[in-house]
Formats: sequence, structure tokens, C-alpha cells
Amino acid sequence: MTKITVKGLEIGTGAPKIIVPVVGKTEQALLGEVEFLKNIDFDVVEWRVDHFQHVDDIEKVKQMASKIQAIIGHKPILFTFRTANEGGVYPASIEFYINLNKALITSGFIDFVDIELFTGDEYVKEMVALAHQHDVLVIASNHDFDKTPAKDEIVARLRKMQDLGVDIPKIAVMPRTTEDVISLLAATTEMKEKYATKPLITMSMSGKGAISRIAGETFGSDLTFGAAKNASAPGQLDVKELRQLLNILHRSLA
Ligand SMILES: O=C1C[C@@](O)(C(=O)O)C[C@@H](O)[C@@H]1O
Repeated sequence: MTKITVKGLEIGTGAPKIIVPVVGKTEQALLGEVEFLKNIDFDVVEWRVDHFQHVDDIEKVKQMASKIQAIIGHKPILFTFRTANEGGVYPASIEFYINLNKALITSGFIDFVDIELFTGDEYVKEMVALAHQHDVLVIASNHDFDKTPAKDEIVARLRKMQDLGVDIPKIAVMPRTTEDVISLLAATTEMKEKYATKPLITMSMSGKGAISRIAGETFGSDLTFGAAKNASAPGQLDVKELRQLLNILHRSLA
């Protein structure tokens, strides 16, 4: 499996790396969250721009991205415009989704961009090509906030993302039963052991699925989301406790 190194962070080896979301609505709230991260032990910051009150203003979004980079740019920055269909808070047209992502990919302010698989194969391929021209890595994503698809379907979606050329495939699903959590973990291991040529991110959401957010080193997920001030999805653990748990499991595996 190839590992990826971004701003000195090695992804795909050792304990899973921690991504912390920032979800501020106003400029002040957002920059406050980013400042707060200066004293937090984490690996990647995710700006969930769909929470930002000026998300519809591309110039303002670029300005904010430059401010975030100025504060915390020694760590990798992931730009995520989550659509309402997949759990985001701002309903945007596909045209706007594409334009905003393109503007940020070419801005020089981000290291990773999140692109949703279901926006379409051609679009994903186009974004991958553009991102790679600008030294930006692509995390493809898919979310099901209602249920957990069958194991084979989860593996098929992750393989499809990989085949489209993205750098990190990601899937987040909602468990209704403990068996659903086991399906997500089994899919992760199957993907990792049989097909993966890239690092992966998988998680089962909510309290029931929280085990999947700490056990990535065992089952094959290379990054995990933890909350600093505010969570961006159900089941995210506090970043400090998350690091401790990841380190405990890493030591027992070593
Ligand atoms: O895709 C994901 C994963 C996530 O939904 C989670 O369950 O931790 C949180 C989101 O902010 C992120 O973009």
C-alpha cells in the first residue's frame, strides 16, 4: 500500500491520523475554532465550508481559506463542501458545488479537497486532474446517514473511488444494529487486504459505531475524525481522548 506524505505527515502507516473539523458559521466563530487548534494535538484540519454563512460568496470563501492557512497552515488543510444530500447544511446547485471546489483547488490555500463520489464519474475525474495539477490531493467521499449498505456494496464504492484516481477513498455509514458496525469493519479489512493501493477512511457513525473511529489500525482505516470544539458528525470522540486511545491500540499492536 502506498503511503502519502503531506506537510511532513505520513498517512497510511502506524496509528490512524486525526482530522479535526471546524464548522464556524461566522468569520469570528470560525477563526476562533482555528485559533483554538493551536493548542490541540491533531494532524489535519477540515474546514466544513457548508456551515459558513458566506459559503455562497466564492471570494469570501477564498479570503477565509487564506486566513485559515495563515493561522494553521503548517498542518494539512482539507476543504470540504458537504452537500445537503450527504449530511451538509447548505443546499447548493451542482454548478455551484463544482465552481466553489474548482476555485479552492486552484487557490493555493488547501492541501486536500473532499469530492463526493455521487456527483458523477466524469466530474470526479476532472476534479482529480485539476487537483493534481495544483498539488492538491483528493479525498473521495460517500455518506449514508440512514443505514449501512451491505459489505460488498461498501467495498464496491471504495474500489470505484480508487479506480477514479482519487488519493484517499472515504465512506461514512450509519449503523442500525451491531451487525452493521461489523459489516463496515469487515468491508474495510477486505478493501485494505485485497484491493487498496491508497490509504482509506471508513467509519460507522453514532455512539454505536464509535469503535470504528478508534480501531482503524486493526481494521484498515488510516484517518479518523475527532472533535475539538464542535463535532461535525454523530459519534466523533474528543480529539484528546481519541489520540490516547489510538496510541494505546498502536502500542499493543507494535
Ligand atoms: O466525511 C466526513 C466524515 C464525517 O461525516 C464523520 O462521520 O466523521 C465528518 C465530516 O466532517 C467529514 O467530512
